[in-house]
Amino acid sequence: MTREIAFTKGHGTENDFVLVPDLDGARELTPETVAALADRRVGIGGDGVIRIVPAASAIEAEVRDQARSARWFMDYRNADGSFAEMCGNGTRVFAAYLRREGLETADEFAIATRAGVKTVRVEGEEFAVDLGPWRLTDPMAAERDGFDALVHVDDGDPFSALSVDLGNPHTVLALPETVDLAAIDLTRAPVVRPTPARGTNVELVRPLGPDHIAMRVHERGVGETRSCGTGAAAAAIATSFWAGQHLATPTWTVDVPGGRLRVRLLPGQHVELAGPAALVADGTVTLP
Ligand SMILES: N[C@@H](CCC[C@H](N)C(=O)O)C(=O)O
Repeated sequence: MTREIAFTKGHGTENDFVLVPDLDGARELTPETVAALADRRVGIGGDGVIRIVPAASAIEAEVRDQARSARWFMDYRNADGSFAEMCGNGTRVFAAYLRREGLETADEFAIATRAGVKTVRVEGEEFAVDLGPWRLTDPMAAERDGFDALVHVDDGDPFSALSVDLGNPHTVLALPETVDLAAIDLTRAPVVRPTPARGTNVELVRPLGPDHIAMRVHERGVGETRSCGTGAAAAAIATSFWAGQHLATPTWTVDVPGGRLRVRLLPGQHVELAGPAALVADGTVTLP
């Protein structure tokens, strides 16, 4: 049996997604279907798959509760078929789709995610998203040592790292100046100790100047990607924490292999992510 699935392909700073509109909330997306859609050889190809579904039709009760403030739920899956709580770049691409299709017409609107309601603002050609509250995963260790984890990358000595929760888990490490960010081998997943219960996304950061960092990322459920929005926010939070500025509200520029993102640390421990979103193709795919 074959199945036809209508899709739109989009990306945010080259973090790419297969969008699957499910406007009456009737489609089941199994992990196998997600992995086939995301496969770059037999499917459309993407770092993730995003089902666009009315919040009121979500299976998860906590998402249905968000239907009071958000019409649409971003049902985000990683390329390997696993669920993720949040995707920062995905929220902008999701917003671009809702606007293009006339499903949202205001310049500011809310979207439902597994990590709660997020507010999106149109900023000219780009989108800014309040990713909501963040927290240090182990604040006591962070305050005491500045770090709470060790990360082995590329068979080398371990680096100290800081875990940041943005609804989804992140582990951020700052590379010493002697290590070339571009030369690190991220074809294998970095090994994080202690092992995070839910797995983690790992961000490698190189400071470039005041409020300016470069980042590479190995994403949970995907592998190395060319950008990660929640990862950029975690990287800015960790870097400002190490610089002792986490109570200030600076704007950070985060350069990723796929482009440039802006991160604003907001009062109340909120963080905003801004950047581009592109919809590049529409079609129908037939999957076995
Ligand atoms: N690329 C995303 C994050 C996607 C989810 C991540 N792989 C996870 O499992 O948490 C972003 O832009 O934030």
